[in-house]
Amino acid sequence: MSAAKYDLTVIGSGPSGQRAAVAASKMKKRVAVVESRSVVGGVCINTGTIPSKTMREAVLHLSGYNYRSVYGMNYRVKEKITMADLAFRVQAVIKTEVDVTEAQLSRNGIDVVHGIAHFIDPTHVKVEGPAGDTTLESDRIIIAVGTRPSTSPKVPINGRTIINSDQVLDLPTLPRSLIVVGGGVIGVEYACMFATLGVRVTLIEKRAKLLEFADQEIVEALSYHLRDARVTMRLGEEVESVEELPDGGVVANLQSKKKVSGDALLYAVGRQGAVDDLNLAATGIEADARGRIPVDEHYQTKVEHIYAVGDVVGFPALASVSMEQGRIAAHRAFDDGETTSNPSFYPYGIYTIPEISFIGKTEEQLTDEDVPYEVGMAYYREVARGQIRGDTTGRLKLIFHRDTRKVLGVHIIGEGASELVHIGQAVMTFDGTVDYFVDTVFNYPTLAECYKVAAFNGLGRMHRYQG
Ligand SMILES: Cc1cc2nc3c(=O)[nH]c(=O)nc-3n(C[C@H](O)[C@H](O)[C@H](O)COP(=O)(O)OP(=O)(O)OC[C@H]3O[C@@H](n4cnc5c(N)ncnc54)[C@H](O)[C@@H]3O)c2cc1C
Ligand SMILES: NC(=O)c1ccc[n+]([C@@H]2O[C@H](COP(=O)([O-])OP(=O)(O)OC[C@H]3O[C@@H](n4cnc5c(N)ncnc54)[C@H](O)[C@@H]3O)[C@@H](O)[C@H]2O)c1
Repeated sequence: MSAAKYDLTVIGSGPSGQRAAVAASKMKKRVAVVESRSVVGGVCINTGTIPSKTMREAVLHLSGYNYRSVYGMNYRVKEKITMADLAFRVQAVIKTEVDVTEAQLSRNGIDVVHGIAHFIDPTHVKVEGPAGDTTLESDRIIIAVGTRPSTSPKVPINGRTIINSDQVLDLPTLPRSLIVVGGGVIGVEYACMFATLGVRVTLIEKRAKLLEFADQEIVEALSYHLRDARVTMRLGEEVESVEELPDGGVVANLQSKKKVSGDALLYAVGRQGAVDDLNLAATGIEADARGRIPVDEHYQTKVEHIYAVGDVVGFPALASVSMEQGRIAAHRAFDDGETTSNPSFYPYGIYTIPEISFIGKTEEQLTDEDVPYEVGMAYYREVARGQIRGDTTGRLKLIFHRDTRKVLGVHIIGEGASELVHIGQAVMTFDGTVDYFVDTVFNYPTLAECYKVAAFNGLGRMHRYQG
């Protein structure tokens, strides 16, 4: 068979595939990226992270949310907000991000081949593209195909009133009421956005708690905000099926025999690895029932020269972590041994309203592990910047070891949480103690001062117990 030869073929051009390709090219390898969409960037740029975060920015601005506590509950930048208002910036941001990615790939001499990739055998990939078929032969292959929304035969997605998370911005009009099925990150983020716009949201989650991997005190604080925004939470309830109503509305039938009706429904119950087109059988690799490919800590599959990275390998399924996995896999694939990366210092940013961010252990994990810890809490209202900005409900929670004083976790809810967390991340990465925050001068007035307040608070509690 005649084939174009590469040192590395990367299947998928999302964050994990891009970073893998660029890292290999920096090692002077000949690299091809195969992408089935007409543009690069994956779910991250085209349908997931970037569109949802751009929409969130529009929601915050147009609804006046950030300034309601300063100028009053009726403060608005725009009175009647439409779906077109929310989508206004999205295409421009997507286009810029696609351009930036394309430029980066071409600057690094990486060939982008458009089409659907599937394995012919463990070293050959056939690409069925708009311009015909191509075969690529490669010493190493990195699978970076990401995920697609999970579906159910009992939930008839129609793209208008019953939608998945790829279709939010296609809603023809802003619904008056919205049912969100799934209290994972996607469900909770969109529930917050629509509730902030005044839509009556019902959030249905089959588990007893939302966002189980986050610190539960922070999740409780979020639940307070959700209720305040008139979100009805139905926890411990499973949606069995969904129907369209003759009047154009929708109804969700719960396993408990209850019915919940609304103008529209967002089905966000998780995502499935996009492995169906790959013909993995030709390699001997098997994905699990959720389409996830098993890998070791270096993202190597059971076939030595094939790696898998990003969402297709499962938790945490974040763009940030996917990029790092791509970089690590590329270095490992070429035995360069250059990467040092510690997953315990990967942060989590959840763009709810208000946003949540954390790093390290939660109180629940430390309690399970019998680690003696102390907590220091700072409320945004205690620092001048919190008052100036009008965010008086935000809080920063610092967790440190009672004996070594090492910082074990930082959990934040409030404006700027996803930026603020990186201060704690740096201290943790350099093995720092709570004393760093006591001895450091922060700009005034800033939200970063919360670290100092939390440190004093935690040390105060500890000394009180010690007498
Ligand atoms: C609504 C939403 C919001 C999100 N928000 C955030 C956030 O705020 N922060 C964050 O860190 N993460 C967020 N994420 C998660 C983030 O988008 C993913 O973690 C990230 O995109 C995963 O990157 P990836 O490289 O694994 O795959 P993807 O970005 O999914 O890209 C995979 C690419 O592979 C291509 N492909 C698939 N199969 C083939 C094939 N056979 N041949 C050729 N090409 C193929 C696909 O077309 C796609 O372009 C969000 C996700 C969603 C859905
Ligand atoms: N800010 C961010 O970092 C960000 C934002 C959005 C998405 N993401 C990533 O995207 C991925 C997918 O997110 P997701 O929220 O779709 O998936 P998820 O798996 O995190 O959550 C799905 C939720 O739906 C619930 N559920 C499943 N079936 C149900 C049913 N029939 N009725 C009621 N509840 C049901 C599950 O219990 C679960 O809590 C996540 O892994 C996440 O990391 C990240």
